[in-house]
Amino acid sequence: MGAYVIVGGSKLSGRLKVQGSKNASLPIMAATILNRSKNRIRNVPDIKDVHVMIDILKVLGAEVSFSGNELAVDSSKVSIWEVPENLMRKMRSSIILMGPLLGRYKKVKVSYPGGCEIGPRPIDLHLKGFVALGANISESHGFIYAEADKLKGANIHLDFPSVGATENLMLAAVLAEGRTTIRNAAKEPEIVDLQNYLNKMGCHVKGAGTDTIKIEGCSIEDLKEVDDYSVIPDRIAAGTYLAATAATRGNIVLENVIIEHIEPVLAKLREMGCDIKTLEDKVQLWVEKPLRALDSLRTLPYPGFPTDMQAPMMALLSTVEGTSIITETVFENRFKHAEELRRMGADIKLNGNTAIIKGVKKLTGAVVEAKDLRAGAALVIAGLAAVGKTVVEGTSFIDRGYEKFSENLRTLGANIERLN
Ligand SMILES: CC(=O)N[C@H]1[C@@H](OP(=O)(O)OP(=O)(O)OC[C@H]2O[C@@H](n3ccc(=O)[nH]c3=O)[C@H](O)[C@@H]2O)O[C@H](CO)[C@@H](O)[C@@H]1O
Ligand SMILES: C=C(OP(=O)(O)O)C(=O)O
Repeated sequence: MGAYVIVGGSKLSGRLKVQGSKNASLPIMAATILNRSKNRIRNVPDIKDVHVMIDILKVLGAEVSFSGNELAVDSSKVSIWEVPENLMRKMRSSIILMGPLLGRYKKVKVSYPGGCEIGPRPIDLHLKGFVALGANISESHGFIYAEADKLKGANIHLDFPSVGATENLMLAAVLAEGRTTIRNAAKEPEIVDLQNYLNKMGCHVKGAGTDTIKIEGCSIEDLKEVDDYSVIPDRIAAGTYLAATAATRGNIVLENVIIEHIEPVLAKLREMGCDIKTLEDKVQLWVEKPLRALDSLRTLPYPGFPTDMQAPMMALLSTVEGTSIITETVFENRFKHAEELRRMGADIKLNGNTAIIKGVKKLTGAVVEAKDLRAGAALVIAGLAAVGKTVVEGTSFIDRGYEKFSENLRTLGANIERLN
């Protein structure tokens, strides 16, 4: 198992170009199955989940090449509608292949997806939506089989604005007969990016970014090659570097950000007393005055505060004098980092979905274990701010979502090495 070894105490400072978005790239990669043609996508992050998705696309029959953040997928020879169990289990996002495979083949077989353990993460909303589109679904021995003579547009009301369910249903409905309306849809920027990609290949999707998405189904023959598309910047990676800079009381300029997408995070950092300047696609954060605790940080679907930034913020708040309160409303079990942060001297009490954090003067280095992707990032942030040496085990989780994490932090002045 790999580990990051960090000697804390250096203030992060400098400029960094933010990677492309993991959560936008993965559904867009799944969408390439639909057009039976070539797709060229830029700004794709070189991270583990993208490589897993490439492996899956290849098994399905696609020709794929990936270099310098540019991905080329030719889906003309895709002929398989079953995703192997070992690949399904490698990440949560593998479930997003159900929609396009069902759309293209009217049948699909998958197993339950794997991924980080941050709660039960059911897929009932995805499956109910497929049933509404006319699919029959059977489950046995951990496998899910869906088939339909044809998919028919439907009115779907999601019980919760699930990101994955919204994307999966968009990906199936674009090849259904007639109009589909998804209400209480997720509004995350990654959904808008998927809509833009689908429309670029000839689909008819509108409304993404609002809670009602309308899709006019079309035939696969109408879909065409996508010769150039650039994925949006990763708002969670951007937020992570901002939180790391605040935790070390440093000064950073991030390039390649969409300010609107990171506003929910910037608002909380401003409330804490961070100095923030934005200009076009750049944001600068620096810390001049002592930071303040947050009396309420509540994770919510977009445009609320993102759950994926909850762990990095907990690490930061552990270094800020006063009492902060975090409420996690999106996932049921996303506080595993709290126990590890406590090993570093953090004062955190958990009560159901609430964490009460009393800032300490200094965190101290320790051997800790990342148990999921953002928990890993949080522990690295804590290590950067701590006195002494921290070893963060479980780099494979961090590799899922952060491109060149330790290299980037070193460029910003951090003392961090990776041991494999
Ligand atoms: C690859 C990707 O984009 N991942 C993101 C996506 O995950 P993901 O798409 O899995 O997250 P969802 O929005 O679906 O999940 C949110 C909540 O809804 C529940 N739920 C979801 C589906 C379902 O059928 N039934 C159900 O009950 C989940 O258990 C969870 O409690 O959105 C999350 C919430 O912003 C982010 O943390 C993840 O980084
Ligand atoms: C939870 C996350 O991702 P996934 O849905 O891919 O597990 C995340 O990016 O923090």
